[in-house]
Amino acid sequence: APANTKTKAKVAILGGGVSGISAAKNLVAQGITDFVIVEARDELGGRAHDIPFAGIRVEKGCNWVQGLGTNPINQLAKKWGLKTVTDNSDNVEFRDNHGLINATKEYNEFSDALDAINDLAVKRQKNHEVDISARTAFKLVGWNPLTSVEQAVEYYGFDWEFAEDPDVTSNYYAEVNNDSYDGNFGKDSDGNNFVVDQRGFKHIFLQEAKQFLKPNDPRLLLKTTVKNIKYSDSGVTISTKEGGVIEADYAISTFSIGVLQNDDVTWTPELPDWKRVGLFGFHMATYLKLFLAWDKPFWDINKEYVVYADPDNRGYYNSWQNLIAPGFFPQNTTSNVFFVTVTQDQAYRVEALPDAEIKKEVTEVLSSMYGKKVPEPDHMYVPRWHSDPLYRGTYSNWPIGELDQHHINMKAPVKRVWFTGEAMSKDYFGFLQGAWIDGGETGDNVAQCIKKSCPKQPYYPTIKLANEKTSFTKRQEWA
Ligand SMILES: Cc1cc2nc3c(=O)[nH]c(=O)nc-3n(C[C@H](O)[C@H](O)[C@H](O)COP(=O)(O)OP(=O)(O)OC[C@H]3O[C@@H](n4cnc5c(N)ncnc54)[C@H](O)[C@@H]3O)c2cc1C
Repeated sequence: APANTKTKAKVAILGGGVSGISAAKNLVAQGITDFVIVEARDELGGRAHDIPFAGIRVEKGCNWVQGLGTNPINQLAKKWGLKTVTDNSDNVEFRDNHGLINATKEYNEFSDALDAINDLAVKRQKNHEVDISARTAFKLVGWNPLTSVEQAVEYYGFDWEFAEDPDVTSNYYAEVNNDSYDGNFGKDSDGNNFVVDQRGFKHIFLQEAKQFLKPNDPRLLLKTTVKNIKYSDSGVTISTKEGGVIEADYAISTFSIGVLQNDDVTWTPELPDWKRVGLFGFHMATYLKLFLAWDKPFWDINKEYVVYADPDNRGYYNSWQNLIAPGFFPQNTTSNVFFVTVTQDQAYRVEALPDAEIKKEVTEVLSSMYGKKVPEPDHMYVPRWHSDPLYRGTYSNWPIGELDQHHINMKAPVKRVWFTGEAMSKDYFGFLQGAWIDGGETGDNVAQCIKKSCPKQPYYPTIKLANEKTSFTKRQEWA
């Protein structure tokens, strides 16, 4: 809403990412066309966001279609002819601070351990046992990484996917998440396709939006930042940073849980505690792709991945990706992209550094990895998702300690406000399909609210200890 204007709609969709587009699509399919999409940025797509870098367009956000077969993202990619490459994470070499190393033994041991903890999760779930951390599970199956090479291999196989370490990650839900893309999407669904389309990953979502939004559609409110959401049993009033007001019968929040965990958007009244406990307990992880490019490659251009084992610091500039590997981008058209991903604490640390310092660090690391003087990168781009008030991280990870009931509460509607977004999907949190499927279902539910009555959604006002006999002893005070 432009400054000082008042907009009215039946439904206000808050956020124009993948889940917001999907919610709108389903509202329209149900005959509800009186909606607005409220988006702070100047374009749709949210975390599907490509940027110009070193002469090509690279994906600052999501990059893989993860899970093929009937995965709706795979279906959309096919429908709109999205250009992808099947990557191979086994096409990898390992290096430490002296050069190339052989880590085949560690790599195979870790792969077996990962399979074993997934089997363990299934077995424990069948037996109704409580959740444990992925770290506890790894130790149970005999994987206990002590050397820097074992730690580097684990980081590449675990943290590089979940964006957090096994110590904080739930064993059950790491397994659900793992299985959700090779289990639920039918025949030949196993696999990941890396998007290299120069129209950007977001192209497929923008094409979908174009089917129901006209050019300059007044229902699309870009550059409009939600500041406060006032809600009751009869409606929702949204105030924006630009000074506008939107009045709606229902609102659908698609904000990331990173946003919901902070005060970038405020609620009147405050969201109830049962809801906030669920939200605050979940994790918004950070997966920082540090984009780097050189005019001339110094690395093996036939290897897709390089893993670095730092002698002292687990995860330090660990997972490298070569974008001029055969089938990806052509070599030396303008510049050659070889970039590194860091997560969690490493990501927060890098994000907080000035660019010049990051450049110095990566040049030093590469020089030790390759045992020769590597020049400074000719181009560098540092995405700062963790400190961005529109995201506060990259995608969610299910931590140890969050129960099913917490997650149900996190997603449950509060009066006239419904909640969707990647994190709200129990099966596909973290992935685009989570955002797309959950957004669509939320659109359907809100359409029912308008047409008939709202479908009942469960929530747990209090979540009790599993063992009711457990009691706390008040801590002894000492004089
Ligand atoms: C670096 C990175 C790598 C990823 N890799 C993959 C991958 O390879 N494969 C995969 O499947 N998934 C991946 N993901 C996850 C995937 O991108 C997300 O699951 C999905 O895009 C989330 O969509 P969403 O609609 O739930 O949230 P969002 O895209 O966050 O949509 C919410 C929207 O709300 C807007 N907004 C926020 N605050 C306000 C406000 N106050 N006022 C108005 N608007 C606001 C935001 O700008 C945003 O557009 C990755 C994500 C990132 C960031």
